[in-house]
Amino acid sequence: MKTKNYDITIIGSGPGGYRAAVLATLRGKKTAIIENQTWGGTCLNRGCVPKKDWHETAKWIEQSRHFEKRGVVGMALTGDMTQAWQHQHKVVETVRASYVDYLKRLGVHLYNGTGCFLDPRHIQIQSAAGLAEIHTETSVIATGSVPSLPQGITTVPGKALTSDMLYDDGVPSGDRVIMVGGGVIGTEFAYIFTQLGKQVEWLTHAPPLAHTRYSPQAKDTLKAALAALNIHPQAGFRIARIETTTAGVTVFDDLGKSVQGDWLLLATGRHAFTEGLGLENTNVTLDDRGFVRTNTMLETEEPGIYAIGDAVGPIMNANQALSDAQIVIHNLLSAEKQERDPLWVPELVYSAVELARIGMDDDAAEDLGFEPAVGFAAFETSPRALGQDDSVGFVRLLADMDSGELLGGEIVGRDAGELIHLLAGNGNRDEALRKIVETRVNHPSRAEELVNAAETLAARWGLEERIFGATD
Ligand SMILES: Cc1cc2nc3c(=O)[nH]c(=O)nc-3n(C[C@H](O)[C@H](O)[C@H](O)COP(=O)(O)OP(=O)(O)OC[C@H]3O[C@@H](n4cnc5c(N)ncnc54)[C@H](O)[C@@H]3O)c2cc1C
Ligand SMILES: NC(=O)c1ccc[n+]([C@@H]2O[C@H](COP(=O)([O-])OP(=O)(O)OC[C@H]3O[C@@H](n4cnc5c(N)ncnc54)[C@H](O)[C@@H]3O)[C@@H](O)[C@H]2O)c1
Repeated sequence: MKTKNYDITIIGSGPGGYRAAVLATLRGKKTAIIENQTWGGTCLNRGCVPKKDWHETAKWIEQSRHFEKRGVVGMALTGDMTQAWQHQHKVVETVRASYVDYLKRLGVHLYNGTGCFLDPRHIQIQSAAGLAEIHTETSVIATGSVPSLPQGITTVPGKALTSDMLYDDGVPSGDRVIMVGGGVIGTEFAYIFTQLGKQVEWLTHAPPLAHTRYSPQAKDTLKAALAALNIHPQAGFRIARIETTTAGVTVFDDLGKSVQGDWLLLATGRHAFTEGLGLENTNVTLDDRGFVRTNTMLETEEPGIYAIGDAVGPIMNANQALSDAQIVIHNLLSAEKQERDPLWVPELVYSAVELARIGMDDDAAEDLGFEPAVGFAAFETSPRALGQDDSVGFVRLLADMDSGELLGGEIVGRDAGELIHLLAGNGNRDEALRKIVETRVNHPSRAEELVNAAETLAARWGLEERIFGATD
């Protein structure tokens, strides 16, 4: 068997692996990427991309309730989840084909198969075609994550599924869906499924998003938006056991309560996936939660092997995986090293309202000795939001009371996922609020509320000079 040589080999083609492969090749490195499922990883095939496709459809259905008063008459829109599945599937296939095409055009060597370290510089690739072996100077572990199930619970195709199974296998028959989990997936899917025509029994242990850094005001806004659509989480339910029959599924908690439905979606977390990677043939180690142990520059304990994205955790989103890929490729090619700073990577939730946040929350700012000044602007009087019949939400900025440095920000409402980029620039955060108030805006737009929030903050907390500049 002839061994091929690479400068950089990436295992896993999710957003982390794909981005690392693109950046390494654009910067002149001979690069290989290995994938044992569908190209594009969780995010493209079973996560962000199909989920956002569905979220868009859900929003249309929700907004169609305003159509008549807007002068759009003669339509009664309802959701069809099976057709919605077909739609996301086409989008995903199109994106996947373009990803693979781009990688090939760049000259990345693509391997379909499972990568396994034989030693720190040799990787075996096992595929239907047989075994191959490559030599590589450096490698990036980008193997992502898989769903976690509570103890004693197993999946049953068509009856008790994870989000991976839902996107891989299609929508089971039956409209009565039980959803377990009050994390990000539960919070997003409870909304999406309901708009797509399902009757959802949403069982959560803690209140939705309890373990996230969104402000109480953001969580309250979300709760009210969900309640307005008659979506109510049933908190205090810890799933202990399930029974499935051809007719459906019954879910039991540890106090003996039971709920029946046609099928069940288990959204009870995810964990890093490193099985079969041959880490025992390297010095790479895992922490006690199963994440690959790295330093802040994403170097593992084995020189020359890096790890990124969900495999490193603990924050598991595509934005973090993309940011990690940039850091690793930069550090591989530059003497000046960059460090991971998860705080300044945007986090999003796409539910009955969009929630976006970046930077510190109030508690973290105070713990670090800052005195947070808050700037607030609501969308309820935004001409753009009112014209869209979608004026729920706000912009909330946090700055240091002495210096005016931007400490963090939160945007709740339509397009929050786009607007958050105005706070995510890598520039000097001392100057961030001044840059916002100096931005030449499009009117009417939602972005204007960021300017309003920054101006409010300046005026309320005596930071006019820092934020508007000195007056003569
Ligand atoms: C339902 C859902 C919705 C989501 N929505 C969002 C969202 O809106 N925004 C957001 O930012 N994040 C979202 N996420 C999270 C996001 O999908 C993940 O954080 C992201 O995909 C992680 O990227 P990654 O590159 O680390 O790994 P992954 O995308 O998980 O990719 C890892 C790849 O490695 C492959 N692999 C594993 N082991 C091997 C091996 N030994 N050899 C070869 N290949 C291997 C796997 O098959 C997989 O394709 C969502 C997740 C889910 C489940
Ligand atoms: N927009 C995004 O960025 C996005 C979207 C979806 C998923 N993701 C990521 O994917 C990962 C998986 O999402 P998730 O929502 O499954 O995980 P999560 O960790 O956000 O939430 C898991 C939920 O399951 C609950 N749970 C666990 N065991 C339970 C039990 N026995 N009974 C009842 N409830 C139980 C927990 O209380 C928690 O609410 C997360 O890291 C998430 O951040 C990100």
